[in-house]
Amino acid sequence: MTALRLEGIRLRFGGVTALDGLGFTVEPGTVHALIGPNGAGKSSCFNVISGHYRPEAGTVAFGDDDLTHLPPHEIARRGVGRAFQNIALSAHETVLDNLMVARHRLTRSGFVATALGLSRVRREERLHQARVTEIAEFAGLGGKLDTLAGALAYGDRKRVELARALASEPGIVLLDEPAAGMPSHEKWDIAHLIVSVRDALGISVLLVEHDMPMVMAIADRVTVLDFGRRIAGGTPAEVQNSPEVIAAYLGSSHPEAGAVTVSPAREETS
Ligand SMILES: Nc1ncnc2c1ncn2[C@@H]1O[C@H](COP(=O)(O)OP(=O)(O)OP(=O)(O)O)[C@@H](O)[C@H]1O
Repeated sequence: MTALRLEGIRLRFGGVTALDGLGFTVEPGTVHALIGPNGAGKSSCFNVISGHYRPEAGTVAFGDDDLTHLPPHEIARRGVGRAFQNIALSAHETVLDNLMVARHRLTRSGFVATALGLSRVRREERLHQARVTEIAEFAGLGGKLDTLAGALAYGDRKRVELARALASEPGIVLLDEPAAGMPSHEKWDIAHLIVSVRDALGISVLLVEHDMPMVMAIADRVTVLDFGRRIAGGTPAEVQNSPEVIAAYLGSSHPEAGAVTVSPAREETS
């Protein structure tokens, strides 16, 4: 099991400092939420971890691997999966095909062998399909493998996005607002799915989510950002009582402002 560590991350866009000496650790086997008001730097942080943005200072490490200057596909190869907020599936391909593409980093057969249809290639392909089918069932997509991604309801597309991140067998997944736009009952289904990613698959989860009751119910640890800095961190109960956090949210125009001060019952997640 591997920890994800960020230290001293600084990222600027012209005159805007998006991340300002940011550091935190996602302990192995935990659900870790990254929260903060609009513009706090959450997406920028995800983009730095996944290699889409390059910080001007600081380091990102996953276990012994320094990810800081690697391109996105190399970071994915080292076990950091990501599900995007704006679902980026191939609408004209089936769920199975969307998941198989994501599994590509694990396939060993080269292009020529694949084109020749060698039996080893076919055997390998069958093994990958079997595993992808298991992952799809785990994500609640059983029976939908042959459906075109574009024909799925919104909630199922969010599930495919999550399953796609799992298909590359990561050690940690970054989930960017997995419950955004979902009705309440589907939102809690996704919350339970995230908890079982941790418990059944042993994969750590780093989560950006604006839904505070959900965050407070499922997160083991919470890191709070404001103006690109870490202003608090700890258990959900600890951050809810932090004066810095309350001040940051009360000063925010975001609709969740104030929600961080309510105390939803923490679900038993183990
Ligand atoms: N590509 C970019 N170009 C210029 N400025 C950017 C860019 N991306 C982010 N920023 C700025 O960096 C700061 C952090 O933005 P970021 O999107 O990371 O915050 P966030 O916490 O994800 O916000 P939200 O909750 O609204 O998604 C903001 O001031 C934002 O305007």
